[in-house]
Amino acid sequence: MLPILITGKSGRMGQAVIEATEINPGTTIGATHDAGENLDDAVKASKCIIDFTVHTFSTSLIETALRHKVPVVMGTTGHTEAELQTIHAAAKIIPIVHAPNFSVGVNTLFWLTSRAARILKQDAFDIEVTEMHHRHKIDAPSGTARRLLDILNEETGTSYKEDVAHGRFGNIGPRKAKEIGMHTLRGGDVVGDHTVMFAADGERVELTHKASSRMTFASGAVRAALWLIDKPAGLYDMQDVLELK
Ligand SMILES: NC(=O)C1=CN([C@@H]2O[C@H](COP(=O)(O)OP(=O)(O)OC[C@H]3O[C@@H](n4cnc5c(N)ncnc54)[C@H](OP(=O)(O)O)[C@@H]3O)[C@@H](O)[C@H]2O)C=CC1
Ligand SMILES: O=C(O)C1=N[C@H](C(=O)O)C[C@H](O)C1
Repeated sequence: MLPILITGKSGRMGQAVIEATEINPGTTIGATHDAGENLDDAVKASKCIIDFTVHTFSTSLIETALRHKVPVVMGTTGHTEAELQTIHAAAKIIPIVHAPNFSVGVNTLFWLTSRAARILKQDAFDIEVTEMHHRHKIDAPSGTARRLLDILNEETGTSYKEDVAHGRFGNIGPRKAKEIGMHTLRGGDVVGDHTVMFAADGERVELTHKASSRMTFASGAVRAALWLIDKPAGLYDMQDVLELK
C-alpha cells in the first residue's frame, strides 16, 4: 500500500483526492495537510505527495519534498515562471508528475488538438480556445487552457506572448491570420469545460471536453502517484502516465 500525503485537505480537490486514495486498493492516506500545519511532520509518514493547493505554496512544498526525497504529483495551476523553474530544477533530484489536468479525457483532447492543428492549417482555419470554470477559480486562463495554447503554438509556429489574444474589446480591426483567441468564462459550479475551435469559411470543427466530477482528476492523480513511485528523478506529465507520447 502506498501511503500518500494529501495537501489542501479541506479544498475541493483535496477532498476528492482523499476519497480517491481511500477507494484505490493500492493506496492509503499517510497524512493530510492544510495551510498553517507543519509540512515536515506530515511528509514523514508518506511515500508520495499529491498537491492541489495554490501556486504560492509550491516552492515550500517542493523544498520539503527535496529534504525528504519524496516524489510529488503536482496538480496545482497558475504558477509564475520562477515557481515553474523551482519545480523543474527539483525534478533533477526527485521524480515529479506536473500536469494541469489529470483526466483521461482532457489528455485525449491534448492529443486530438495537436493532430487537428496539423490538418486544419491556419491559412484556412482560425483557432479559438474557450474555458469555463466555477466562480471560485482564482487563475486564468486555466492550466489546461495554457497547455492547449502551448500545443497550438508548437503546432502552428506561433508564440504565446505575440499571437494569443485574450478576449477582445472595442475597435480591434479584422482578425489576424496567426492570432489564437483565448476566452475565459467563470460562473456557478462548472467543474471544467474546454473547447478548441477551428473555424474556416463554410465549416467549423470544435473539440470539447466537459468534466462533471472532480473524481476524474483525483483518480488520475492517484494513478499518477502509483506510476511515479518507482520512476527515476525527472519531470513527467499525465501523457507519460497514460503512455500517450
Ligand atoms: N491538475 C488537475 O487535474 C486539476 C488542478 N486543479 C488545481 O488545483 C488547485 C486547487 O483547486 P481547488 O481544490 O479547487 O482549490 P480550493 O481553494 O478548494 O483548495 C485549495 C486548498 O489549498 C489550501 N491552501 C491555500 N493556501 C495554502 C498555503 N499557503 N499553504 C498550504 N495550503 C494552502 C487551502 O487551505 P485553506 O482552505 O485552509 O485555505 C485549500 O485546502 C488549483 O490550482 C486548481 O487549478 C484543480 C482541479 C484539477
Ligand atoms: O481549478 C479548477 O477547478 C480546475 N483547474 C485545472 C486547470 O486550471 O486547468 C483543471 C480543471 O479544469 C479544474
